[in-house]
Amino acid sequence: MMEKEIQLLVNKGEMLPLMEEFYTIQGEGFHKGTAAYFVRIGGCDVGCHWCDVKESWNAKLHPPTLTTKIVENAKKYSDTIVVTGGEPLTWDMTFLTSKLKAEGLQVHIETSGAYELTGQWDWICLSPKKMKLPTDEVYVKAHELKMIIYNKDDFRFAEEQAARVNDNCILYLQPEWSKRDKMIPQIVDYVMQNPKWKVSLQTHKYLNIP
Ligand SMILES: C[S@@+](CC[C@H](N)C(=O)[O-])C[C@H]1O[C@@H](n2cnc3c(N)ncnc32)[C@H](O)[C@@H]1O
Ligand SMILES: Nc1nc2[nH]cc(C(=O)O)c2c(=O)[nH]1
Ligand code: SF4
Ligand SMILES: [Mg+2]
Repeated sequence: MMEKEIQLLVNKGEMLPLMEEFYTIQGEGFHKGTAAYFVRIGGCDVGCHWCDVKESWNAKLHPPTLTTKIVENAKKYSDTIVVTGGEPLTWDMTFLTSKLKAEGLQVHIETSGAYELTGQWDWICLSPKKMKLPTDEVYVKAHELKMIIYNKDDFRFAEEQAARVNDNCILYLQPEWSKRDKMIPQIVDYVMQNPKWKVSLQTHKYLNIP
């Protein structure tokens, strides 16, 4: 396909820069412990210094892949598809999610919420970042808020973000992986003092699975 043709399809969400896909157990948040097929789409310019998938940032390193092909493959593995990245909302998610829903699949997203919320989602995990705050719409629609705790100021930021989400949104504090030994005791104390919050761990890293 010609460069220009690919660009047009990417703009419509009919092709996406696919980094990797894998069948695993959702490790984090509300659905932790549940088998799901992960689709990781490249491209993110939010720039979290502790990001655990920096290889995803440069979209050019990930081959533009036909969205219909992604769906045909994903449906073979699981009834639950988690779309992550990179930042999936860098791209128009309308086409991908309409195809996944047409196959009767449960469609979840992991997002910073920094860009326009596109697509039809059964579950939105919103993980706001200080550098690029979420859009107004995603606070209203999020099913869970998952705040990453790297240092003390992140508790303040977590409360600020919790004040913006809808009343049904489930609130999680998740230790940043490299700071887990330092921050887990503080998170435990914080959750006991402020029980509207729950603890989320990256359980897949303890299980040694993707
Ligand atoms: C890699 S991000 C991709 C999706 C989207 N860009 C986002 O940030 O929500 C997936 C999840 O991992 C979290 N995460 C990334 N790096 C992490 C780290 N070092 N420790 C703990 N959680 C991390 C993010 O906050 C997000 O909830
Ligand atoms: N098992 C597993 N669970 C996850 N939950 C969110 C992840 C992500 O990177 O978006 C992730 C991941 O990379 N692996
Ligand atoms: S928004 Fe997500 S993918 Fe982008 S740098 Fe932050 S954690 Fe990594
Ligand atoms: Mg991950």
